[in-house]
Amino acid sequence: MIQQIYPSAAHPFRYELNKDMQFAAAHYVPSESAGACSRVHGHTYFVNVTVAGDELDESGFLVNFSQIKKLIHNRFDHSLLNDHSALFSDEDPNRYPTTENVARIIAELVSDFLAQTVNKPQCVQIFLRETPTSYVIYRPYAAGGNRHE
Ligand SMILES: Nc1nc2c(c(=O)[nH]1)N=C([C@H](O)[C@H](O)COP(=O)(O)OP(=O)(O)OP(=O)(O)O)CN2
Ligand SMILES: [Zn+2]
Repeated sequence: MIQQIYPSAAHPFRYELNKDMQFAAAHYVPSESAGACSRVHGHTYFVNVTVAGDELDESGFLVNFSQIKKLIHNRFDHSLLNDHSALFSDEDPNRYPTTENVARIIAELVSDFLAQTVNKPQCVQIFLRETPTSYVIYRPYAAGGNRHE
């Protein structure tokens, strides 16, 4: 489906898994300075989720690829991102559905899911492409290992 080499995330783990997926969604950026983006419009978002860890689960997986897809694709596909009121808000620029914020929120959703697994791998990078010419990379951990939340 998607065949692209992504910038790599630095991490100390033995295993690294990458899951590509896409979802179709509409959004608007509720800011006058966003120009045309303040009007409702749609994208086919391309996502690459990077998960890393040292331990595998009872299936020999870091995490099941399909679980990662279900978590993100099933939630956002064919939706208006702004309608996800638990995640996005018109009142807070850090909760507008910009590429930056969507990438961070995907990282948070994946991290929350992984924290509940037995082997507890970590989400180390989200690559989110909004248009053929625009993408954002979000890395939950700084180079020194500090997580930004
Ligand atoms: N830093 C950000 N800038 C912009 C965002 C964003 O999320 N973060 N979003 C938009 C718009 O939503 C738009 O969908 C994407 O903008 P843009 O890349 O300009 O889209 P084009 O397809 O028109 O790009 P061209 O390369 O000019 O064809 C805007 N900015
Ligand atoms: Zn847009």
